[in-house]
Amino acid sequence: MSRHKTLHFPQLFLVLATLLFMLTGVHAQTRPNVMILATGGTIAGTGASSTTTVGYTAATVGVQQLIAAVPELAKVANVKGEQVFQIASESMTNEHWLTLGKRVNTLLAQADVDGIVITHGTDTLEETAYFLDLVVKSRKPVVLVGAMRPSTALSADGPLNLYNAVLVAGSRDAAGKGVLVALNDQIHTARDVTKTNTSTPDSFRTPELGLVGYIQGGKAFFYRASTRKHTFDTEFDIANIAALPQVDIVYGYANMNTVALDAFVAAGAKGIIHAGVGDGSLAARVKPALIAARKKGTLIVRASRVGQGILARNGEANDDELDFIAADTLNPQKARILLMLALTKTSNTAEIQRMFYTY
Ligand SMILES: NC(=O)C[C@H](N)C(=O)O
Repeated sequence: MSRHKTLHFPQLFLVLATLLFMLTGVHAQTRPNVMILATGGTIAGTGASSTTTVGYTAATVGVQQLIAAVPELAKVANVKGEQVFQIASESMTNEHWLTLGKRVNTLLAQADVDGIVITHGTDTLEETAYFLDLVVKSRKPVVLVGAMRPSTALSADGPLNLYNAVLVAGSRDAAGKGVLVALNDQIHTARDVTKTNTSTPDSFRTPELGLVGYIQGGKAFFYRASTRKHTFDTEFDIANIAALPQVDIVYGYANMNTVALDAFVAAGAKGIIHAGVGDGSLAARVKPALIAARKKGTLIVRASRVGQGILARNGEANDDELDFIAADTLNPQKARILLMLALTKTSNTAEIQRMFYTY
């Protein structure tokens, strides 16, 4: 009788099955648990043909289909999908933001969630990202991702963007860096990224201050981090907020008048962002209307339509005397978000100016 006891099939099967379970089980435990929250956008869009890259329909593909289109996701993370909304992001509202922000905080408080990816339209992606940067109460990675081409297009950018976003959300190096935006193999901060092109895949840039990292070869590489407060460090809390204060933006241009400004104030805007020309300059015929609005209790933030550089307090206007707030380097659409959240805590201009120098 051979000294080696031969294994009969049932025992052999049991040994192999146990080994397989151990390998996949252990491996699954080492893979991060990443939630994918889908909101719509072009990443979920479909076009009439493979060459349709404009004039397609956004927000038609569901989250499970987005995940199924990238089977490689299963190799880098344990992903689960949740369809929070299904909209083109030009239709994003404050109510959507509050729902999304509360859902993100609930999920991140769970021990079995290591990071979150949010698929989103690119039109307002930078705004949702910054809103979350100010209200998420966690160090865990939150990564927003979109696409400039619909899922049906030749060289659709969505699938690889989604794969990369999940890599970043599952990366320990991404923790504590605030809400991030990952498209086109690049990683940007929510505070400083902006959409710079109407249609090309390299649309998301961080002018002057620069991106914070890359995704290459299935790994996230970071080179810098924001110096401003965010997420775990935020003083803003939306847990018990049902609605955000109304803040509107007036756009500066040659021959500007006060029709829009007056209408916003009459409609009860609690704050106005003046997206001025240059360094936030105030046209002679608009300045009195801004002063009058301030006297009625509307907060006024001087921002710039230029998109880069510091908007200096007491530069093109005497903010101390006018009791206005300077937007620092925030673009008008992000200044609006910070002012809305600031108004949930205070209407004191000095306090709000501190917030603009903090976040
Ligand atoms: N590329 C895109 O996602 C554009 C689309 N209009 C959106 O923002 O939903």
